Parts: sequence; structure tokens; C-alpha cells
Amino acid sequence: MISVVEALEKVLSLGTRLSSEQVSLRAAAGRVLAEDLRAKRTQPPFSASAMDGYAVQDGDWATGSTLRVIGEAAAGHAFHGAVRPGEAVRIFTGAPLPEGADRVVIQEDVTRTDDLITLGETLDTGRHVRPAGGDFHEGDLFAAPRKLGPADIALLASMNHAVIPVVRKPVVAIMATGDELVAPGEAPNPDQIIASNSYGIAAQLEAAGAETRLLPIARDTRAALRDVFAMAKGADLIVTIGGASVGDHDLVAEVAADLNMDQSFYKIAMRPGKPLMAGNMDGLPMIGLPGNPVSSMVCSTLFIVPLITKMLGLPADAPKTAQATLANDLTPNGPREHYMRAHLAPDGTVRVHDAQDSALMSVLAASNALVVRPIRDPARAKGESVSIITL
Ligand SMILES: Nc1nc2c(c(=O)[nH]1)N[C@H]1C(S)=C(S)[C@@H](COP(=O)(O)OP(=O)(O)OC[C@H]3O[C@@H](n4cnc5c(N)ncnc54)[C@H](O)[C@@H]3O)O[C@H]1N2
Ligand code: MOO
Repeated sequence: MISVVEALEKVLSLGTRLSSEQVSLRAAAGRVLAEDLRAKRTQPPFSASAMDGYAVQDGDWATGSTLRVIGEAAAGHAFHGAVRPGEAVRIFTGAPLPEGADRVVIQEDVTRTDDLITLGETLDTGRHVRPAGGDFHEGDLFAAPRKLGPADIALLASMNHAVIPVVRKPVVAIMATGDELVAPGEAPNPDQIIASNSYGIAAQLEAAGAETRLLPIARDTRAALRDVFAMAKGADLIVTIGGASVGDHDLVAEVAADLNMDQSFYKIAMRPGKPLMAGNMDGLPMIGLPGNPVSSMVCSTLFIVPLITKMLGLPADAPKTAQATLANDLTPNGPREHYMRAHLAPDGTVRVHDAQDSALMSVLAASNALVVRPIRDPARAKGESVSIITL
């Protein structure tokens, strides 16, 4: 059995950054920028008014000043002329500041009679002018790699990029194995259950930036496993679920070996998730997850999400840990790192659930954190600080 740290290193060595593709700006949200981009224009391209009011010269900016309104500037409609002493231009937010004007007096500070305005008793001291290039200049760098969030999309739009180079989404083929499994919505026999892990893992990996393909459920025979493995052709990663342990019907490792799997490791000092395996099948990275639902989801969180992150060209670190205060006592830990399902409260206290069986999906769904117990961690008392990973 290898450690969790060693296993992550080996899993990460199975993948490299994928190639890039061009997508429309609308399709770029959530994707990873593949190449540095530069602003194609300056924003704002002109000095712009930040308020609705009147553009005037500094010399006229005084209580009681009476100025003649000589025209109007609105957003998208510049005033083609100059403001001179004694003059004002009616202006609206986003309009180019007319030549000669230094500032904008907000309309609340002005009394208007026909073409004349008089500046009031108390004047707002702001200039209310956004300088040209105050946001960014043509040629400014927008650096890759970066997962594009909503604000990034807006910024790239304003830089006038309609097509964005992004890293191709890793295609993950997910294969559930087991005679006991049927798909959700189907009618199971009395000795069957519903396949769940593949759905949870697909949701998790899609959220991490992958595209997933759920392969048909493979029955517990060498032939069925081989057939379904063949369907993973063209994927960037294959993830199997179940059949990883030592039972007579646990055939995944054996069939993978027949298919030229160069095994990188099998079994880690971790709970849940001991029978994890990983390797490379003729150039296709393969991760074999244990079948127990919580084991598969926890292993996916710890190993597959970082691998996807690496394939996307982002820094692929182990999930971040933080410290939290225990809300209940814990018994000593054994010879494997234990990732205990727990609930983190807003006050920073974490309560470890009593039930830690790796089959309990209801407990995982009620958890928003994993408390990480090192190998042979002694008993811990309520109030002590522990390491957590938030889910
Ligand atoms: N003698 C031993 N038995 C077991 C050991 C061991 O060391 N010695 N390890 C245990 C541990 S730890 C785990 S974890 C499991 C992992 O076993 P497998 O990977 O072979 O998983 P299966 O036997 O196929 O399934 C286990 C369990 O999970 C259910 N399952 C499987 N796939 C799905 C799915 N896609 N959706 C929902 N549920 C699934 C399956 O029905 C079983 O109940 O082995 C222990 N045994
Ligand atoms: O270690 Mo297994 O992965 O408990 O359920």
C-alpha cells in the first residue's frame, strides 16, 4: 500500500495538458484559457462622464455660476464641439466628455431655466469623469491559464474578443461494473441495486471541467468488461467503478492487465478507498475506483479532480486543507489515513458523523467536509483543531 501523497503524484503523472480549441465567447464560460490574450482596444476609449448632469470647465465650477447650455452629449452620441468659459453641455452617463470640459456637475446640483443653468449652494466635489484607458489599454495582457468566470467573460468581451482559445475538455469515460447494478429509472430485480456512483462522479468531473461519457454497465465477466473497455476508445481517461477488491468477481485489474495496462499502483493507505488502482492502458490513463459509493466519490475528489485540473493546464494540487474545531470526540485512527464524513458549521466547528460506513450515500450527502485523520492519529477530544477538506 502506498500513501495518499505518493498515489496523487502517480495519478498526476498519468496526464498532461490537452490541446486547445477555439470557442465562441458565449461558450467560453467555465473553460480554461489556453493562450495569453491582449486587449484589442482601450476602455473607455474616450474620457467619459460617470454621471447625468452638465459638462463644464473648472473655472466655472462655483456656487451661483450661471452657464449657457450649448448642446447635448449622450452615450453613443458625442457632442461635436467645445465647451468654452460660461458654457455647459448637457451630458449623460457614458457619453464622451466634450472637448474643453473638465468636469461634470450632477444635475441634482443645478437649477435649469430654458438654456441657462445655475450651480447650487452645495456642490458635489467629484469630477465624475472616467479617464480614457482607466479600465485597460490596448495591448494589456490577459494571462493564461485561467478558468474563465463571469467577470472574465465580460472583460474579454469588452476587450473585443469574440472567439477564445480554450483547453479542450478532458473526455472521461466512466464505466460502472457489477451484475447487481441497473440504471436509475429501471426496475431492479430483488437482488439488484441502482448504479449511483457513476452519476455522482460524472457530476463531479463535469463541475471540474471534464466532459463525461457514461459507458454501459459492465457485467462481472471478463468478456463484458473487455467489451465495455473497448467503448472507451477516444477518451482521455477511463474511470472504472467497482470490481477492484479481492473477491472472485472483482475482475477489473485482471482484464485491464490483459489489455496492456501498465499498473502504476494498486491499494493505498486510505480509508475509504483502499483498493484504488491506476495505470496506463496503451496511452489511455486509467483509474479504477473502489465500488463502495463513498469510497469512489472520496477517491474521485482526492485524485481524479486534480488529474482533470492538470489536463486542463491549471495547477493541480491536492484539495486544500483548512483547520476546524472538533464538535465531538474521536477514537484513535488506524493504519490508514481516514477521510471522515463531517458537517462544518458556519462558526467553524466540525461534527464528524457517527456512521462512517463507506456505503452510506445519505451520510455523504449530509456532509460538507471531510476530516482528515493521519495514520495512527491518537484520540481527539471535542475542542481540538483538526484538518478538513471542504466539499
Ligand atoms: N476480503 C476483503 N473484502 C473487501 C476488502 C478487502 O480488503 N478484503 N476491501 C473492501 C473495501 S475497503 C472496499 S472499498 C470494497 C471495494 O470493492 P470493489 O471495488 O471490488 O467493489 P464492488 O465489490 O464491486 O462493490 C462494492 C459495493 O459497492 C456497490 N457498488 C459498486 N458499484 C456501484 C455503483 N456504480 N453504484 C452504486 N453502488 C455500487 C456494490 O454493490 C457493493 O455493495 O471491497 C471491500 N471488500
Ligand atoms: O476502504 Mo473501502 O474503500 O472502506 O470502503
